[in-house]
Amino acid sequence: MKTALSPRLVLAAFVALLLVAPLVLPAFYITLLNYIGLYAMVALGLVLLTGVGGLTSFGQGAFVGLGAYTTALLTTSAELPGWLGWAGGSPWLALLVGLVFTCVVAFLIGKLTLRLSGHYLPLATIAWGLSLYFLFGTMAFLGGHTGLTGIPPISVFGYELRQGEEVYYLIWLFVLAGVLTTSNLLDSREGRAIRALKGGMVMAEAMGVDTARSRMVIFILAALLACASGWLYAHMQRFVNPTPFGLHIGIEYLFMAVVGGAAHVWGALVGAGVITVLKQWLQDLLPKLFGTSGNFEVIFFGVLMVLVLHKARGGLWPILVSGFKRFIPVAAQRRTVDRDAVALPRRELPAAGSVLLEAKAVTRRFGGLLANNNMSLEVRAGEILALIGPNGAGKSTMFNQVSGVDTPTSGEVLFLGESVVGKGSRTIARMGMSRTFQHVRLLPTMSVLENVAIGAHMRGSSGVLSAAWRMERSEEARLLAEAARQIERVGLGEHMFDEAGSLALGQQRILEIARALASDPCLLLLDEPAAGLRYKEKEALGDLLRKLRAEGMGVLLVEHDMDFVMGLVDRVVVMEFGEKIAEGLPEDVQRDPAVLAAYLGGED
Ligand SMILES: Nc1ncnc2c1ncn2[C@@H]1O[C@H](COP(=O)(O)OP(=O)(O)OP(=O)(O)O)[C@@H](O)[C@H]1O
Repeated sequence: MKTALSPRLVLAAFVALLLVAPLVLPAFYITLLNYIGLYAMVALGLVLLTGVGGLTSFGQGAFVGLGAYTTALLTTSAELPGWLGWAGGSPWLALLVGLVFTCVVAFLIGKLTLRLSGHYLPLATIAWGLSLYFLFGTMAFLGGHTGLTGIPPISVFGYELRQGEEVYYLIWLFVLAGVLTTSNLLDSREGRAIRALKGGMVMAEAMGVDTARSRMVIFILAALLACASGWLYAHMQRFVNPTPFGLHIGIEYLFMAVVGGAAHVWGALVGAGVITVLKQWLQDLLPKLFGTSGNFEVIFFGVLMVLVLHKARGGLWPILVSGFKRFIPVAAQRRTVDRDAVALPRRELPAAGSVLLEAKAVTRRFGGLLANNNMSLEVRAGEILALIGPNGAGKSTMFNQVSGVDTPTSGEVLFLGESVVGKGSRTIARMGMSRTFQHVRLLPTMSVLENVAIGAHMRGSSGVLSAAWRMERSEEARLLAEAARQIERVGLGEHMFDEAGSLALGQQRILEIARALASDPCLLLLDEPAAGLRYKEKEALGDLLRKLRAEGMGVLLVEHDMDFVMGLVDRVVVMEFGEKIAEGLPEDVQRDPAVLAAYLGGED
């Protein structure tokens, strides 16, 4: 049997290859590798922004330009304004200024554009990408279209990096640092929030994630990676002009990320490598083939892009990995849960019997349709209340009104005595209300453990930098231990490390309950939790809810399975055509003529 290599060993071998490359390769290839490294940094930002976060940007070239022009100006200008004088002449200080400046510009552009959705956001990135590009070319102090020359080389401990093979090491140090910090970030509390942006925004907000902040974080990080690439580029070339920072290169960066594998950090390197080498090769070959000069490679890239989108949407990285593993087995990187991690602090539950949730005369109109009409209900601590009714009665709408996903047309919703109308699901979640969804909302390619850990998001506080530099490991261990505890509590322990999308639908619903519990709520809203469960699973779910009730939690349940409801809950509210038609103990409600009429179309 072949023994599997550890991923660390594979990484070490790659780093070793990078180290010896300048010693054995001719200068031409080193220059090529330098460009690959510079492009890979920008593509890495796009992996984070587009591949993981789902925000498409065509404008990254402009951020590369910001980094390049800032350092060019600061290191060549003889007359800097007094307040900037300290940064003059030193590439390293210029990098610092460039990063801060890029951060500010990205923040302002992000504030203006990141709220846009669908195709409006990519259009906006084209708009600001073009604006910055034309600014570089028209500002006299930036040298217009001729640009700035005489940029000094970077010095490291007094040694000037003048040759390609000298700056090579610095470029690849930056690339590896970028890959490492991005991988660290994605494997953290902040990273889970970022990975939820693509397709899981409503769920993430309901779990207390500030999705607008996460969008801003990846936008700024992608801009900073581009800025660092621009800084290195300027000092490698020793001159800058606007040409390499235009929209066409912005599109090329996106090509690199997509071709390499936009959802994988290493895909950025593969994409940058493949596109750069192909471009070089085609620029030599195609004019000879066609007998005339021209940018024929652009047509080739267009075709390549269409092929990738059709045949390998995940890009080349996953294909390379599976091909590599066929010849050289690599051990899977398995997560472990630290059972000894200190338990997270728990919320003190309100006294049993005290009112948790109070909806008063809630009305919700959709145009002419009254989905909820004058609905009132109350849920107390240590009680399970079922909200039932035929299809289309308005139960889910009511659920959305009390959980902040939607705002009532009129009426009042009080949670723990405080009005929550218009507060938004994130704020309400932080107050102690957690929910599951009628149509399961989870992140199918993430593990069960990571999905449930999103529920615990608001119980942690570590930020982006501590995640990128692995300084939040003790908090992360506590969050994962809490997630693992909840997974075992709901009976999904054996699936802890499986992909959430591989679970049966019933198990996915149970996963949602574990995720809601991980937020340590005092009120749990469950939308059809028993749908798709087998008999034994329903029994286990019933036992779990009874246990939660005994602990003092309040539960509001929307459910169609009457056997499940009637044997479990304390009280029932029945809806029909948006209105409450009955309320009371399960045994009384079952005999209510109005309820029988609603369900059976009339009494026998
Ligand atoms: N966003 C919306 N826009 C317009 N109409 C809506 C919207 N949401 C719900 N409705 C309508 O409101 C009514 C109540 O829908 P709701 O989903 O709340 O019922 P329900 O009791 O949860 O049904 P089910 O048991 O089938 O899930 C339906 O007629 C539905 O079509």
